[in-house]
Amino acid sequence: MIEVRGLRKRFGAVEALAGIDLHVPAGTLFGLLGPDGAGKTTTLRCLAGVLAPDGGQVRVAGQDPVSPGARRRLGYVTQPPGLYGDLTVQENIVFFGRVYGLEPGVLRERIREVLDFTGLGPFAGRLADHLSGGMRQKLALACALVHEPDVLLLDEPTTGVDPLARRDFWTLLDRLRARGVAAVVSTPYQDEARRCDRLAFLWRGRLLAEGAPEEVRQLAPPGVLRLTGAPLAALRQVAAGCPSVRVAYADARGVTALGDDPERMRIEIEEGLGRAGLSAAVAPATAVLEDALIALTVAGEGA
Ligand SMILES: Nc1ncnc2c1ncn2[C@@H]1O[C@H](COP(=O)(O)OP(=O)(O)OP(=O)(O)O)[C@@H](O)[C@H]1O
Repeated sequence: MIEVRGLRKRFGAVEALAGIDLHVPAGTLFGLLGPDGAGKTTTLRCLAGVLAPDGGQVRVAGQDPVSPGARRRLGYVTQPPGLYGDLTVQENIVFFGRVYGLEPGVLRERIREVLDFTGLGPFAGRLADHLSGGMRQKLALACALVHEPDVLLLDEPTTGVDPLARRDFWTLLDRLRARGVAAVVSTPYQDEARRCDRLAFLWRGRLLAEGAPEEVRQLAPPGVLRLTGAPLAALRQVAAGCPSVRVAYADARGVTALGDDPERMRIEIEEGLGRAGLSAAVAPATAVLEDALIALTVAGEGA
């Protein structure tokens, strides 16, 4: 459904995309990951045909994304979502339906269907500005689905949405996948990344990894140690200063140290903690997706 070869885009001195290849078959949830400025939005804009690439080839359903044929098959949820706050839920959907030139009878049927699908039926008369964050995102999805696209592009569709509403939203994406829709979705959330069939990890406009979530997770280095104790900043500093540690980062799990030789890492970290007068439990851990992404970023920086 989506084929991208050697996609390049430059903004002045910034190389936003430095030659990206993507392949997204029908019925696939494809996750775009990467830190701020990695090139996720630029990729989605090129796929949507709203931004002209400087080089490479993009095909959506076999066509150039700017062609009318491709546009009819594409739905795009932008970030922030392009909704009219002073129009009701239903009026927003009607607006998008008319943009796509749906006949009144078809539009009526489609409105009923997308309201049903997203569960927004009871809120059809509510102003978009008066919706919760999760409901606004569902409305953005409803608007993007009104013309029954088989390719869906979503730019961080659940950012700032509470965890329950995020789960709800992803249930809708699962149902679209089951109907054969190809969806490319950028997300900052690891739990959402794990729900995708395939992932691409972008960093400074380059594709550092691509594969099923489990394949990407396995790109983590063999040494993964988690330190639990306090204060986290001091523990991280000790771990990061050890020669065998490639990178150390702190999050809700504590401090994670990544490297190639877990035994050497453990010895060096425990010695470092002793010298600093700190105490922490240092235990080997199973890598999570984030460990792989952080190790890839550090390797990218050194490249
Ligand atoms: N219209 C523009 N003009 C100039 N620079 C741009 C423009 N759009 C994007 N960039 C730059 O291109 C790079 C990639 O930006 P992009 O928005 O695609 O990243 P992103 O991964 O979506 O990050 P974020 O999550 O912060 O939106 C960044 O360095 C950004 O500053």
